[in-house]
Order: sequence, then C-alpha cells, then structure tokens
Amino acid sequence: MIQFDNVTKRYPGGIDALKNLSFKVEKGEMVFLAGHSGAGKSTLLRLVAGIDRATSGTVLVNNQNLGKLGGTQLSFMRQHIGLVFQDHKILFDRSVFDNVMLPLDIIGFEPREAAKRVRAALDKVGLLDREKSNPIRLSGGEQQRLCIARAVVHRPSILLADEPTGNLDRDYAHDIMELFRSFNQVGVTVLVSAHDEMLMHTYGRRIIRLAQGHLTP
Ligand SMILES: Nc1ncnc2c1ncn2[C@@H]1O[C@H](COP(=O)(O)OP(=O)(O)OP(=O)(O)O)[C@@H](O)[C@H]1O
Repeated sequence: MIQFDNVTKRYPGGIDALKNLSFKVEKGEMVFLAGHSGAGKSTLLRLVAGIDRATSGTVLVNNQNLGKLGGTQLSFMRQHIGLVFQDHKILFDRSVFDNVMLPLDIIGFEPREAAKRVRAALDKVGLLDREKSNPIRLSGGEQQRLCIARAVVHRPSILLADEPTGNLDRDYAHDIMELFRSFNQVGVTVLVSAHDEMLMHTYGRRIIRLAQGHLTP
C-alpha cells in the first residue's frame, strides 16, 4: 500500500531530510511515525501525499510509483488520501459545514449526497451541532476535529496525519487517536506522526522511528 525503497529527499541547500529510507506499510495497517523535531516525519508524509517528490529512490502508493506520475495522475491519486497536516488551512470566512464540504466541491460531488457525507463526517468527529458555527469559535481540539472531518469526508483509503495531537492535552490527544483508530477499524490505512511515545504505546501498533532521516530501532 505504501512502500519506500532507498528514498532520499534533499532540500535545496543540501539538507538530506531522508536518507536511503526503506519501509512498507500494509493495506489496512495503522502505524505511528516517531522522531524528534527535524527527524524527517513531515517530509516522509509529504512524499506519501505526493506534495513533494523524492530526490532518489522509489515511493509506491497504492501500487503506483509516484515519481512516474504526471500532474493529473497525481491529483487523481490524492483523491484516495486524507491529510491532517500542521498548517490547518481552515477557512475562517466560512462555516464549519462549508469547510468540510470543500474537498467534495473540488471533486464536483452531487450537492445532496455531498451534504449527507459532510454531516456524517461531522457526526463522526462530534461536531454535528456546530455545523453552522464559524471555526474561529471552536477550541483548538475542535478545530483539529474539523480538520479530521475534512480529511475523511471523501472516504480516503489512506489517512495521513502530521502530529495531530501536538498542541492538545493528554486526554484530548487520546480522543483524537481513538478517532484515527476508528477509521482504521473500518479498513483505512492510517499513518500518524507524533512526539509522545507514551501515547503511541497505548495503542500497541507498529512504530516507525526516524532520527536524522534514518530508521532507528
Ligand atoms: N522546505 C524545506 N527546505 C529546506 N529544508 C527543509 C524544508 N523542510 C524541512 N527541511 C529540513 O529537513 C529536515 C526534516 O524536517 P521535517 O519537517 O521533515 O522534520 P519533522 O520530523 O517533521 O520535524 P517537526 O517534528 O519539527 O515537524 C529538517 O532539518 C528541516 O530543517
């Protein structure tokens, strides 16, 4: 489902954020990505999402070699991926409902079916009663839930989350992880990065550890 073979990512300026990295995440797995700040977690997730390209090596997602895909094929591939990234990009001039509707608008979804899906996603994350609110009125944790609803509304087969619990207290972080677990339980492949190893251990899932762009035990 996700496979890296000898992947290196070099940023302009000569920093190798990932160095000859190889690993595999099976379809339907939930895996954590751990490592200190600067270890390469965000870079890895950006490569899986097709936002950046590897400098060398092969990135396979859903059996497709991302290095060989053109722009249109890459956009199509992205429709199977849900992203919860650090730079929220919530639109504060639109309601909670409209924010979650956005990905379906872009795909050109039939409006009535789209509205049903938006409400189902909001219900799942516990924000259905806030659909008309402006996101500015949501707490940090609620905004994170909004981002998760927006990431899953198009029912992706892969869900990528970059430190979704970073600014949340332990209890709230658990609630968010439980949400990811519930998506995984219905078959979604989930890759989540986090700093807090104690939190990750609670879930008994595989942990991929990165240090300076390498895998570490
Ligand atoms: N756009 C960029 N241009 C140049 N260097 C970058 C860029 N993005 C990241 N880097 C560098 O690549 C390395 C890995 O960064 P990355 O953001 O992937 O780490 P991270 O593990 O996600 O860190 P954090 O937990 O702080 O988000 C760091 O040394 C970082 O400074």
